[in-house]
Amino acid sequence: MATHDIVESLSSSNQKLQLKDFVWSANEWPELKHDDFCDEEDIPVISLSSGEDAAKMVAASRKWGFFKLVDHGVPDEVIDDITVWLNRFYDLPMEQKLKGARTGSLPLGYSASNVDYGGNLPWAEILQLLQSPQQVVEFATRVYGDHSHHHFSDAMINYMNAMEELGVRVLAMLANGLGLDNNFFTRHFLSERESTMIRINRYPPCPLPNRCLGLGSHSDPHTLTILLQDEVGGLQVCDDRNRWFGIRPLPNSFVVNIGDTLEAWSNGRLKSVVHRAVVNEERHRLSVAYFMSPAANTTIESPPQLMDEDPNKPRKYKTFTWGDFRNQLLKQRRVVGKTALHRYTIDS
Ligand SMILES: O=C(O)CCC(=O)C(=O)O
Ligand SMILES: [Fe+2]
Repeated sequence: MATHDIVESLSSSNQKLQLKDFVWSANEWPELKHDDFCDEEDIPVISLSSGEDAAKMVAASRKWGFFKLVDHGVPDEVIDDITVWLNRFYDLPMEQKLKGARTGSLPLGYSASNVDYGGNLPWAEILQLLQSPQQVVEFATRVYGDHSHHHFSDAMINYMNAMEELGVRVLAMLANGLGLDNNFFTRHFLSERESTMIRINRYPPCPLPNRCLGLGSHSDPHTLTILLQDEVGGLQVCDDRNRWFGIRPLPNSFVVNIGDTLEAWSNGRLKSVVHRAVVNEERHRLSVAYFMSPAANTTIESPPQLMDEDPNKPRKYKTFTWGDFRNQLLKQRRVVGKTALHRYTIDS
């Protein structure tokens, strides 16, 4: 495939994109392939069933910012259903998917590739929805019509409910492992559930995987991310020596990672770590990221128990509200690497 060829899988009829539009700047080209894994360097696996200690979860979040969660209690059928319906959605003809495209009245929805990005276009189809049953039904009705949207809507709403329950458990364990009350974080979450967002990425097969990226290096600005990924592989994380490593897909697990807001809230005890998604030539890959967020007016300030010893600088971050941070992010078109939280860093 030549670089001026049209990329049909990511083009709508009024916007034809060519392969060259997706070639990234050379400093971003991935050296590791989607299935390059190394068992010496992979993130810890944490089981929820063994009553495994919260301390282990905190240790993983402190060192890696990431862990794999097994024995999580989310029923297989909830995961199977969402996987099937999302893949069927992405398999629809482009014109039908675009019925659910982002618009003024549906600011979240489907997008093939975001041309507003300018260069470094992600090799991905993306669907973003809030944790709002009404918005899910509105989106699905546009795409499937009044009579046929239920399969999609039900699968999505059940999945979001399961993620909320799991996320609350994880946040309670993290609080406990940090020596805080179990509800220190979670008490801010259930009053404004539509603060939380889901983002579904599907990366089509790519003829130039060593020059393109599904998603460039970034940290997640939210509190906690729970990621479901299929068996293909492509998630890579940057370690504390600035080296990339691949996360080997593990059946029946979720990948959990700490977002910027939780890093600030925990005074840097929990780390928000930069990651990216690489693509491959043969297979499409699905990943479903559930980004938990508290009510917009929640004050993000680390508690006295987590202050540092230095009396001149007990806290690493200024106090802010999640709503402020979110507004700042909306103004910024794109976050590259881990830059979003810097605006709140207290200089030494
Ligand atoms: O596709 C992946 O594995 C990563 C997705 C991700 O990092 C995101 O959506 O923020
Ligand atoms: Fe991410």
